[in-house]
Amino acid sequence: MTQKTILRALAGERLPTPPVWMMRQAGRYLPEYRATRAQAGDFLSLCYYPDLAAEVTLQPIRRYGFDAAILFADILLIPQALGLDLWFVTGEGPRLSTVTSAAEVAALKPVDAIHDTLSPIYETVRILSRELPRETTLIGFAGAPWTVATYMIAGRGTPDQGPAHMFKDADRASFTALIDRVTEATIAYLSAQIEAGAEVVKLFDSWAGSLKGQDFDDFALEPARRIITEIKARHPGIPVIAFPREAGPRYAGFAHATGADCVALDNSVDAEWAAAHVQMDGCVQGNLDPKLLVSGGPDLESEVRRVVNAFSNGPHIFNLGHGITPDADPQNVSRMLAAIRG
Ligand SMILES: Cc1c2[nH]c(c1CCC(=O)O)Cc1[nH]c(c(CCC(=O)O)c1C)Cc1[nH]c(c(CCC(=O)O)c1C)Cc1[nH]c(c(C)c1CCC(=O)O)C2
Repeated sequence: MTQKTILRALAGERLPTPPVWMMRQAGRYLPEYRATRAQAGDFLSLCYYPDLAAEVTLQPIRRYGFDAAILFADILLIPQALGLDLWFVTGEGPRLSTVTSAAEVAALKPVDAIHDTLSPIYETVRILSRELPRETTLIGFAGAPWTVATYMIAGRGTPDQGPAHMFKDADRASFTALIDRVTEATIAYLSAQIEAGAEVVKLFDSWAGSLKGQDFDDFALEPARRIITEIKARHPGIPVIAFPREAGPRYAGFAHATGADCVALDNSVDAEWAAAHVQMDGCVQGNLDPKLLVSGGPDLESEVRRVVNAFSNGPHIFNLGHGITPDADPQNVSRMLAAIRG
């Protein structure tokens, strides 16, 4: 039986104190992250220099002793590995060359070619599996196909994923071919992370909430089910966390339908509701509002306690409902941990 707390929670064990990590725990709110990022020059170079990517992954572990480390990389490396141009505009976010037709989907690189671009990421995983403390679990990740496709189609982040919905509605067959290609690439990418030493993998479907009805089934649920089924066939025993952000009522049944070991909850979901309707299928992760790490104060402690209490009858990994923001106060993270761990 493993001793790592994250793996115990993912196996369905209820722990007296929930294990904890944070989305974007390696990030701009930490001065040591900003220093290493400056050394790398830019964000993408940081992702592709294994020594520096491993260093920023380790920084929040050293500072706070989180129970899990998440590989430092980005969900948009897959589109780049499939042949798109990718760059980040400071203060604005990602930009990509686009895919908006059947011909452009067909012109993407074959799945086997992704490792040419992504091999430095696997090296980061290998370094981390050597250097992390024994008790810390290493989480690998990828974007879910729908979320990744929204960036590939629009060439950037969009408030309502409009361009992706337009492509889907105009040419469902070509859109499905794009989802299939990203699904296959994601299986290959996550498998390689696991072979390099990732102990858990997480699928980020940040824009799942904009899929409704049959579209949610076809493009959020089904790709996740395919990826999880294949990962579990190739790597028995590796747990998977799914994050269908803003899925609302569709969080209920998501783990059961996809085979995920854990569902990560955003902070629009009421913890008491999720304890009754999602946690019955297994471990849940979440769901403190990241804004509380900016504002701090008594509300931070009372909300931490509310989340811990709401999920205290079943397996739970404490986390935020979304990533910690650059304006968060690092001391508030210590206060959050004190409130969880007592
Ligand atoms: C949608 C998405 C992306 N990337 C990711 C998602 C899904 C989760 C989510 O909903 O946030 C996932 C991601 N991005 C990053 C990680 C590393 C691991 C961790 O959580 O610590 C992870 C798991 C690093 C990053 N990815 C990015 C940063 C900030 C880059 C910087 O240092 O300037 C980090 C630490 C950049 C990024 N990457 C992306 C955007 C839209 C941006 C720009 C917005 C922003 O700046 O926050 C795409």
